[in-house]
Amino acid sequence: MVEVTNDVSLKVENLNSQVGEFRLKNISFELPVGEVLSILGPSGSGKTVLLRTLAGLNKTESGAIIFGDERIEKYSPRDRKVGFVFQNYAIFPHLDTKLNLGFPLYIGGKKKKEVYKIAIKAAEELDGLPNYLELKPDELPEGMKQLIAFGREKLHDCRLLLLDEPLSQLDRKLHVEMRALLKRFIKELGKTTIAVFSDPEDALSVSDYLAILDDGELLQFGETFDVYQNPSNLKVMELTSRLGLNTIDVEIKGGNVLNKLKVDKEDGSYKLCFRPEEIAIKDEGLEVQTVESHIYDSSHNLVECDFHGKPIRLLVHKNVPEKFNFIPTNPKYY
Ligand SMILES: Nc1ncnc2c1ncn2[C@@H]1O[C@H](COP(=O)(O)OP(=O)(O)OP(=O)(O)O)[C@@H](O)[C@H]1O
Repeated sequence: MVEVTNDVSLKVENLNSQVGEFRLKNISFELPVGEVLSILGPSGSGKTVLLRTLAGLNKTESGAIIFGDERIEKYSPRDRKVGFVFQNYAIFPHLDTKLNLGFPLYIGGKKKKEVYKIAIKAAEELDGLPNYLELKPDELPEGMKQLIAFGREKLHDCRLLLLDEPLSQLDRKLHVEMRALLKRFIKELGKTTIAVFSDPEDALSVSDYLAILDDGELLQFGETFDVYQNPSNLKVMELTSRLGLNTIDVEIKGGNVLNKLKVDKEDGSYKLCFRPEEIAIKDEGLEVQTVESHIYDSSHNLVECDFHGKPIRLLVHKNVPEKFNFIPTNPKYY
C-alpha cells in the first residue's frame, strides 16, 4: 500500500520501464503540488523515456505512478490528463496558429468557431502571439512556434505538464528570452510540471526540484539549490556545472589538502572538485598562472590557468593579475 500525503502531487515509486535494450531502473521521487521539476542527464540517459512513461506513451513494467490519491500507471495516456510538449513542439504544418493553439479543444469535439474564439483570447495573454494568429507554422519565427506549444497547454485540461527540451530548438539570444518567458508561463499556469533540459543553466533557473539521471538510474533528486550545493557524486556535480568542472587529484592528510586547504575528511586519495565560478581570491590560497583569458561579461573573465602543470578554469574579476591565489568556496572531495 502506497501512502500519499495531501500536498504530494506526483509520487513515483520504484518505476521500471523498458524500451528496446534500454531500462529505466527503480525511479522514485515525490513532487509537491504546483512545483517544477527539471530532469538533467547526458544524452541517452533516459530523460525522454521517463517523460513518455509518466505520460503513458511507454509501458510501466513495474512500480507506481500516483497522482494525488490515484494510481495512474495503468491508465491510457488520455485518462492520465497529462499535457506533453514534445521536442519538436508537435505543431501541425497545415493548421494556422489559432487552430494549432486550440488543438486540444478541437479534437475534444468543440466547433472550429468556438475554438477560434477561445484561442484568440488565450493568445492575448501571450506576448506577441495575436499578430500571428492567421499564419501557418512555416511562416512563423521559431520563438512563436514555441509559444504556441506552451499556449496550447493553457487550453488543455491537464494536471501534469511535461516539457521535453522546450528550449533546444532556439538560437542563443532567443533561448535566453524564451527561458524567462517559459519560467513565467509555467508559474502562471500553476500546474505541476516536469521539464527535460540538456543545459544545466536552463534547469537551474527554471525549476524548484532537480532530478539527475544517468543510464536509466536516478542519481540524485532534491530541491534545486540543495542538489546544486551538495551533489552526491562527481557525475552529478559535472552535470550541474554550467561552466565545466575542475578536478584535481589530491591526498588528504590530517585534514590538510595541498598544504593550503582544510577539510574534515579521513586521510586518503580524493578528487578535489570545484566549479570555475565558486572561488574567492585569497593571498593564502592556491597559486595559479593565467594561460588564456576570455571575456565572460562586462566585469568578469573566464581564465584558463596552469596549476602544477594541470589546466584549470576559473571565473575571475577582469582586474585580477596574471598570477594570483584563490580558494574554492564550495569544494567537494569524491
Ligand atoms: N522506442 C525505442 N526503442 C528502442 N530504444 C529506444 C527507444 N526510445 C529510446 N530508446 C533508447 O533509450 C535510451 C534513452 O533514450 P532517451 O531518448 O530517453 O534519452 P535522453 O536522455 O532523452 O537523450 P537526449 O538528451 O539525447 O534526448 C537511448 O539509448 C535510446 O536509444
